[in-house]
Amino acid sequence: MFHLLCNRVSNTAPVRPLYSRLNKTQDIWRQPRLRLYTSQCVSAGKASGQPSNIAGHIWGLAQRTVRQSSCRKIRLPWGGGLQFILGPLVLTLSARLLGNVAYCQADVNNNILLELQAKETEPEFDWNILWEFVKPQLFSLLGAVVLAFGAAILNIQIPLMLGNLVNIVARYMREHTGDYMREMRGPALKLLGLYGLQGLLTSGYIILLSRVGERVAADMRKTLFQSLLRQDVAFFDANRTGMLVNRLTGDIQEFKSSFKLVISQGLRSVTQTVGCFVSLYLISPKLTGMTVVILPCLVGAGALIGSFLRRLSRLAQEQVSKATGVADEALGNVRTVKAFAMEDPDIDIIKLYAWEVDKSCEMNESLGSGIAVFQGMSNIVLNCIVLGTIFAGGSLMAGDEMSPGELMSFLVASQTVQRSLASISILFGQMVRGLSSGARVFEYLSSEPSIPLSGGGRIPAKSLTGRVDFMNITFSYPTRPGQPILKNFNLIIPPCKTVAIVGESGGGKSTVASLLERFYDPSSGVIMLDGLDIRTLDPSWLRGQVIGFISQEPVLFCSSVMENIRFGKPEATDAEVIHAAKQANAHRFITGFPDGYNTLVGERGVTMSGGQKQRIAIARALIKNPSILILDEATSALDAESERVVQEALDKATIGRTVLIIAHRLSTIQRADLICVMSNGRILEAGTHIELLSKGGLYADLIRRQRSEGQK
Ligand SMILES: Nc1ncnc2c1ncn2[C@@H]1O[C@H](COP(=O)(O)OP(=O)(O)OP(=O)(O)O)[C@@H](O)[C@H]1O
Repeated sequence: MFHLLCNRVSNTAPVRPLYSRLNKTQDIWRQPRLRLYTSQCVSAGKASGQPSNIAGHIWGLAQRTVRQSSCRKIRLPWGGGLQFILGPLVLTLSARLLGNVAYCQADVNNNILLELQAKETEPEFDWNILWEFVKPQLFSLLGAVVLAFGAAILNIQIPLMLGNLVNIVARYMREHTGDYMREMRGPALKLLGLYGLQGLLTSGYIILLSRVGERVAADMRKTLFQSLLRQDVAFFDANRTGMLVNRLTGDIQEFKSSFKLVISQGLRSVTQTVGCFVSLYLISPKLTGMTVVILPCLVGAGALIGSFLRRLSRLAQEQVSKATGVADEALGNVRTVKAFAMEDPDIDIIKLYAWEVDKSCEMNESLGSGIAVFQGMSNIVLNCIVLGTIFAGGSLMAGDEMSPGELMSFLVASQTVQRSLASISILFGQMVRGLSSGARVFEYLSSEPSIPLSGGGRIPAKSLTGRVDFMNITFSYPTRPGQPILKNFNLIIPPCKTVAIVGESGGGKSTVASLLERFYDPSSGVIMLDGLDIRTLDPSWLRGQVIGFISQEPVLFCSSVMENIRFGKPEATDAEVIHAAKQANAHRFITGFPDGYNTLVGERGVTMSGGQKQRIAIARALIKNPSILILDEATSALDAESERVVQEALDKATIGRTVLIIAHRLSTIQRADLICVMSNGRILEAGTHIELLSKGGLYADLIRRQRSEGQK
């Protein structure tokens, strides 16, 4: 959704960057939300010599809009001055011409809000995938369907049997002959039996269906989780974690509820509607004729209001999720919140949360009022129908065309039809929502990573020496295809040698490491490992056994120290874990904890110091005895003492391995066999520390700068 807020207030502060953003069409469409002040455009237009009329700017934007988005709804503007309406009108018309949507609205201050809504391409629901999940539960599902069908058939019998009882009572009251109790006992017991059987069938199908629903949902969750973890890194660059987690939770929950409801209620409602209509017709074709005209109109009106209320309810739910999102972000990053003293009620995040909560409260209040009015009206209408049926049925009874029992049966059956039709209309909406939730879940089940985890790639028979060749690599991140990060990058790392990459921030150093780990594939060029193109090797084997990676901020999982180290080699014995911890200088501090290796590290390792976390991460990398070790700024987040202990561990760890070090602090890489200075995706200088210093180039300059910063 994109917002353009055209404001009369002249505010020229961030004019230039805004105008250039406006001109970068590509960027605009990647913005999740864009607010643009017309006055700023105009001033910016003047400042940069561009045409300065508002409509001209909006027209230009409109043209780009309609080319690049597809929209669904159009609402014409209201309020606002003519000149401000002109722009939205142009936009709206052009959007209409090209089948796009623009939403324009002016507020009391004459701000005009243009909302361009890009059509989200909804994934298609794949019935084959559903079938795969349902297949193992087929017997339970068929059982549930049969029981639900049986319960519905019995439900059709009930009005007829009730009518029969009423007829007995009416006859007895009229004639006062025969044994009332004896006459009533048989049909009453039959009805009781029917109620009992119907209750049993209902419990049976609900038990079976909830079992099917829960098992299908659990299988879906497990498969989706596996499938998400299988995706490549580029997938996670493009998709927000919160949204993915929502597919695992909210979407599967919604699908499960719809699945259960549509099968149980849907089957029951359709059977009951058809069956009861037949009963109604058999009881009184005349009264049925009247019902056939009135009922669908009422149900149609009810469905319309119902769909409006459901829309309100969806919007209110979305609003609650927005508020939850704000809270989630703040609570998830509580340390940053505390560090910036953001607990103050006047701070933006608290105000934002309060604003979102107030908005959701308002929406829920409107929804509550809507539901209350709807239910009140429904009660009146339904009671009027009963009254009308008694009125019309009474006149038929007076003409001896209907017995009191038949009227009773008719009333009960017509109420059943009303309830069933109403539930079908609700179920239809539920089914649509369930299908779209299911489609969102299935979308990722069937999406294949462009770099598969394993399979296809080979695992060399002989052990590797660890020689790495980057040959003429050009690379752009998939989320920014137009921005090459590495350009004809060449680097040879001989076996068991240490190569360090240094240089300006954003120069592409970590990108080199990501390519070696095969998190991404280069756009062109080849990375060779012992003379083999890494694209031909099994990626899981490459990451799991060949390359060890230690980053600046190691992530530990919320389990014991032992399990965290074993994460590097799941089949490792306790002795191997302890050996790796000793190599990483971690054994002493781990055994110092009261619970030793069973100490829990807390969420993301919060109960460990930076240096301790780093040494556990080193042990985790060493336990798999990798031929290649990548150290991405491994000591830069540590204080001097921790750095000394960790560096000692690293010095031991690097012996006999090929090592790629990415470093900011040049003091840590002076003993490297080769130091490469990188800038803007290219290596500009390479040599040993001594060679580069004597050359007096970029490296010498960096060293000089770091020394003078250190002295300050
Ligand atoms: N996942 C990503 N998607 C898109 N662009 C990215 C991604 N990761 C990094 N970049 C961009 O690639 C460029 C190089 O980033 P990289 O992390 O390789 O630099 P670096 O030299 O390691 O920087 P630093 O020293 O600050 O860590 C930067 O412009 C960065 O914005």
